[in-house]
Amino acid sequence: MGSGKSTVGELLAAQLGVAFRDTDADIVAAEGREISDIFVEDGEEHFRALERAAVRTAVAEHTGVLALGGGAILDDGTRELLAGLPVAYLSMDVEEAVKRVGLNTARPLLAVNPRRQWRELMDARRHLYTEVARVVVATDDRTPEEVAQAVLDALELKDV
Ligand SMILES: Nc1ncnc2c1ncn2[C@@H]1O[C@H](COP(=O)(O)OP(=O)(O)OP(=O)(O)O)[C@@H](O)[C@H]1O
Ligand SMILES: O=C(O)C1=C[C@@H](O)[C@@H](O)[C@H](O)C1
Ligand SMILES: [Mg+2]
Repeated sequence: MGSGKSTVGELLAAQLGVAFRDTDADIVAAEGREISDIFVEDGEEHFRALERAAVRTAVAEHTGVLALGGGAILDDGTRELLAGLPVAYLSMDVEEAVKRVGLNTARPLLAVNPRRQWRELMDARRHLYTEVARVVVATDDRTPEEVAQAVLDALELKDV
């Protein structure tokens, strides 16, 4: 969460000359409200159902770079859908996470005690990220441009 999927995904798409799409943005557009409002008003389970559907639609329709929400991989069907696709997992350590998103209340799962919440989320998720990823790219101490280049290199796509 906050590792740079949206930021780096957009750069990658521009560098590759393909379209960029982000399932969080798709959900916000379709619902006409922010993700934090969906969590507060309807709960996480409802958000996950919207997310599952948004990922399915995007994977079926979209041919460029796709950024997923940080928790999308919690769904078994989504992980199956991603199997065989060139998925990059953008990793970072906890201090970097707190620097980037710790004080940002737009991420409802980190709203209270972000350092502990982030550690707990990652303990539950890390194995799922590595299971679906073709490459793991560390983002600590790298600019978004450097991360985008590292993803291109790791996936053996064309140079920037
Ligand atoms: N390599 C980087 N170095 C420093 N800051 C970064 C880097 N990548 C992204 N950021 C910043 O960190 C924040 C989170 O980035 P971004 O929204 O792209 O993450 P995300 O992985 O899409 O998050 P989410 O899981 O919530 O969708 C933004 O403020 C962004 O500008
Ligand atoms: O990691 C998560 O569970 C989330 C990450 C964001 O991308 C959003 O999808 C939402 O805030 C939940
Ligand atoms: Mg994002």
